[in-house]
Formats: sequence, C-alpha cells, structure tokens
Amino acid sequence: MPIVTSDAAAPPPPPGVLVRPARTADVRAIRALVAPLAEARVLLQKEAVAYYESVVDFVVAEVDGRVVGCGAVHVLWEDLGEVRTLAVEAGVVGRGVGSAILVRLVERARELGLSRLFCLTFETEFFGRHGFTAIEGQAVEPEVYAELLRSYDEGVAEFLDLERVKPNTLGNVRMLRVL
Ligand SMILES: CC(=O)SCCNC(=O)CCNC(=O)[C@H](O)C(C)(C)COP(=O)(O)OP(=O)(O)OC[C@H]1O[C@@H](n2cnc3c(N)ncnc32)[C@H](O)[C@@H]1OP(=O)(O)O
Repeated sequence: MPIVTSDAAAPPPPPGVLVRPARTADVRAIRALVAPLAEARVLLQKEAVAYYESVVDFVVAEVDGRVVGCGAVHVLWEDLGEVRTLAVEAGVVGRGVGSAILVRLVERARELGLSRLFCLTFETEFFGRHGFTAIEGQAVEPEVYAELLRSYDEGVAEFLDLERVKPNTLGNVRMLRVL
C-alpha cells in the first residue's frame, strides 16, 4: 500500500472551527472530552497533573469559543512522535473537526522535525484516510527500544507493547505515517 506523505487531499477545517494550541485553561475541557472515552477504555485514563504537564503537546478545536475537540502530538524520539488523545465531542463527530485537528498535529510534528508519526487506535479507517498504515511489531530499532524502556510514561509503555499494559491496548491497531 502506498504511503501518503502529503496532506494535499486533506479537507480544510470546516467553517467556524478554529484549531489552536491549547492553554492551561483548556485542561478542564480536555479532561471533560476524554473522561467518557477513558471510561469506555478508548483513550488512556490520566491524572489531571499529566494534562498540565503535557499541555504544550495539545491543540484544541473551538466552535463559538467552546472547546469541542482536542489532540496531541507527543515526541518519542528524534524522528518519531505519537498522536495522542484525539477526541471530538460526541455531538460534533463526522463534521471534519477530527480531521482538522489531525492535520494540525501533522503540521506540528513536521515543525518539530519529526519524520514519522505513530498512533494506537480503534479508528483505523479514520487514520487510514490520513495516511497511516497498520504496522506489525516495533517502530524503533532495538537500541532505541532499550532507551524508551527507561521512560515512566504509560503511553510509552503502550507504544513498546509491554506485557503489563496489554490489557489496556487490547483490540487497538498500531499505525504509522511517514511525514
Ligand atoms: C491516537 C488516538 O488518539 S486514537 C483515539 C482516537 N479517538 C477516538 O477513538 C475517540 C472517539 N472518536 C472521536 O473522537 C472521533 O470519532 C474521531 C476523533 C476519531 C474523529 O473525529 P471526527 O470529528 O468525527 O472526524 P471527521 O469528521 O474529520 O471524520 C470522520 C468521518 O466523517 C466524515 N466527514 C468528515 N468531514 C465531514 C463533513 N464535513 N460532513 C460529513 N461527514 C464528514 C469523513 O468521511 C470521516 O470518515 P472516516 O472516519 O471514515 O475517515
């Protein structure tokens, strides 16, 4: 399957939708978006402090001044990042908000100098339309894998597919996009 390396075919953000970097004051809204999805085990459950610590990773989508979606790109290694916590309010799905967030995250990944983006998801069609393809096995060399094992981040444990987190990731697909 060919790897998509451009967003030329990506739809523009829908009218009235503003995608912007998150601020600390958005953390409450981000947590409210994530809560039901974490409850349903679609997204990883995290403590409030983890959102403040990673707020610079996040963008939010705003409609009429209200946050209706969020997403983050987390750097894993020199060339590699992970799309995390992509969520759109249930009443707004299917209107292009998720795509607008993901397009912005890909842009952000490129600005950071990343050349590959990983994600772990049930939404394989959505990510597939954005150039991600399913991968088997690890996305990093054994030397980098060994370095990443030193991380305390639960998301990194899931990226590494460690035995202890496998119950959390059951049914998720590992996907990668070359930027
Ligand atoms: C790495 C991770 O974070 S994995 C976790 C991913 N998040 C989740 O699973 C949480 C629950 N799901 C969600 O929050 C959302 O469904 C998301 C984030 C997956 C997608 O967000 P949405 O705003 O619905 O995305 P968007 O509207 O851009 O695209 C969804 C579908 O709607 C359709 N669509 C897009 N724009 C429009 C539009 N303007 N009008 C009608 N339909 C549209 C597209 O065909 C698309 O189909 P696809 O999913 O087969 O590609």
